[in-house]
Amino acid sequence: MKTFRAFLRLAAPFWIGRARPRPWLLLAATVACSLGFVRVSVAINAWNKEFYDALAAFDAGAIPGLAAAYAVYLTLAVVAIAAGNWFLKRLAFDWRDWATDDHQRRWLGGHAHYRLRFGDEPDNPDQRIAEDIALLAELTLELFRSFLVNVTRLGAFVAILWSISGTQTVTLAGTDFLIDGYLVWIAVVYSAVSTLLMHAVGHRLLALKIDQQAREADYRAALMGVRNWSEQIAFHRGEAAELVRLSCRFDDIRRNWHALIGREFRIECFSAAQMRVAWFIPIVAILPLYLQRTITLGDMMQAQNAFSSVLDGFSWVLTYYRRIMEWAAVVRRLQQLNDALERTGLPSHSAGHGTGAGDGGGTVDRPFAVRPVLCIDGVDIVSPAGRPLLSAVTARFEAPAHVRIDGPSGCGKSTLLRVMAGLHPCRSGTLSVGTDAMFLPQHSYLPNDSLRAVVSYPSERPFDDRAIAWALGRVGLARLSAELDRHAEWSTLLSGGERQRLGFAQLLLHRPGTVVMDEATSQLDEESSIAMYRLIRDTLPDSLVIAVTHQLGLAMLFDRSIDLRPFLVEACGVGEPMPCPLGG
Ligand SMILES: Nc1ncnc2c1ncn2[C@@H]1O[C@H](COP(=O)(O)OP(=O)(O)OP(=O)(O)O)[C@@H](O)[C@H]1O
Repeated sequence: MKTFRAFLRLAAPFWIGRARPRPWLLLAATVACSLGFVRVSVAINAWNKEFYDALAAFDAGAIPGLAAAYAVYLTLAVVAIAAGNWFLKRLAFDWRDWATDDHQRRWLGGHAHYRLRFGDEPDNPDQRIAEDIALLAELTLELFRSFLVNVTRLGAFVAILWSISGTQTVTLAGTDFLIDGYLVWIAVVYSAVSTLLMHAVGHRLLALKIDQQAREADYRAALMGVRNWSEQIAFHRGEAAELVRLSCRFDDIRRNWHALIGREFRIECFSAAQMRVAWFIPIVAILPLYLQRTITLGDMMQAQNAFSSVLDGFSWVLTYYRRIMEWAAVVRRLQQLNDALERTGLPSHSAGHGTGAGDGGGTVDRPFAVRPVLCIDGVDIVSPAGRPLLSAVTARFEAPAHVRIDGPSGCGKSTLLRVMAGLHPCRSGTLSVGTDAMFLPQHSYLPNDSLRAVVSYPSERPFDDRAIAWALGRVGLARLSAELDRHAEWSTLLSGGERQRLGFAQLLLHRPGTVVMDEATSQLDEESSIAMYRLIRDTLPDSLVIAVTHQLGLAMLFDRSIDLRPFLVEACGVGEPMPCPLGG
């Protein structure tokens, strides 16, 4: 029930939250094909009786007509199945398309992708978005269609089976009972018992399926980690350690997989036996009537066919048990992601926060209505783990100014910048920073894209080629101007210093009123670092530049500074000397 409620919450926005009728039309077409298929099945069932009666009566003249009728039914069945599948696939993709877009937006909006990392993040959100959404759409529609077909066939064939069964006398403890439609009752009892037994055998499958998906995703993430950090691993000769880590992850997969196939083995044994028994039951049950010549051979074959359909209807849960478990696992995983996304609200300091960064709405090239200002008023800052770092930080700077944030290592300088960016909440106080503030981290992010898009990042539209060439020239990367069309993994092709220069080229193009830099020149030599800061001073003379830097040679480039030492909650930096437990 909990899973079903979670499913309704996931599905409702697609099905009822939109005005477009297309999903409903596709669903109607799918339903029409399914019902058409059931109608053809009923006709084939009646055809069965005629065919076997004709065989029993050696009526050769009836065979050509029956063969022609069968060919028509066959054609109709094929059309109903193929068209139904086509509509179903279109609908499943429409659903996936919409839900992927919705999840992408919510995952990227308000920096949720970043904040989730510090909360109770559900594992591997990427896998949930890339795979679970597709599975949700496909499995739901597949289960819906099979349920519809089975229930409709059940309705159609119960009547046939009931009429063939007639009224039979059963003697129990010396008393005669008249039972109507006894074959139907056999089907009901058999499928109810089978379903209960199946649930007893397979109910642990759900948890194992959820675990399996998580373990697989963890392993993939570990492989990706090796790929992303391959150079560092190679420098450290860390391959052996990586092998241990990967093997550990794979051990998790192996352990869960053993438990999973053990459970599936039991389910398969049970369902294979159940299917074989189900084939015999109608024959055994109806044979006495045939031997008494109460019914014809055609009736018997029709009854067997109808019994299978009725049994399928009653045993829908049983037949689709594994698929239902898979579906439930997918619903739970997506619901966990959605709950986590809902929990990530905007930071509590938003009262005075004006970056618009919380919802990714910071825009560029916007003229200023007012002069850029950084205003920090009584702000308390805690680490992502919740440890108090700085208390009652207060400062105010107005453009044009170059401000250096100073303080010992680990005191919370980068965390303060994260608060400015709206990535991290502060406990109390207010903080406001210019509406178009642009942040330059120590490790520039260079997406795998054309160089034009990389230099223009985070703008969605690339800048003019001439402007890009000018910016690249100013930061000492003129040689790259000829490669603007090239798509490459720029983060591995460029040196650390070149990546930082590219960050400065982005600044020159976007011309923000407020620039916030965190060790943005740490990988450049001092001369180049000074040149980069001077470049910003010359090209953005009216901007407010706030920077964290450990490079002492740059201190003279700043006209203001904020020292965080007076705001420290506890001492940090280099610790007291202690005897080394390893000796020496
Ligand atoms: N993701 C995290 N989870 C838990 N604690 C964190 C996380 N990131 C940083 N911290 C802790 O928060 C404190 C402040 O970190 P921060 O990066 O702001 O320091 P910093 O002053 O910029 O340091 P440095 O000058 O060495 O770069 C540190 O003690 C750090 O260990």
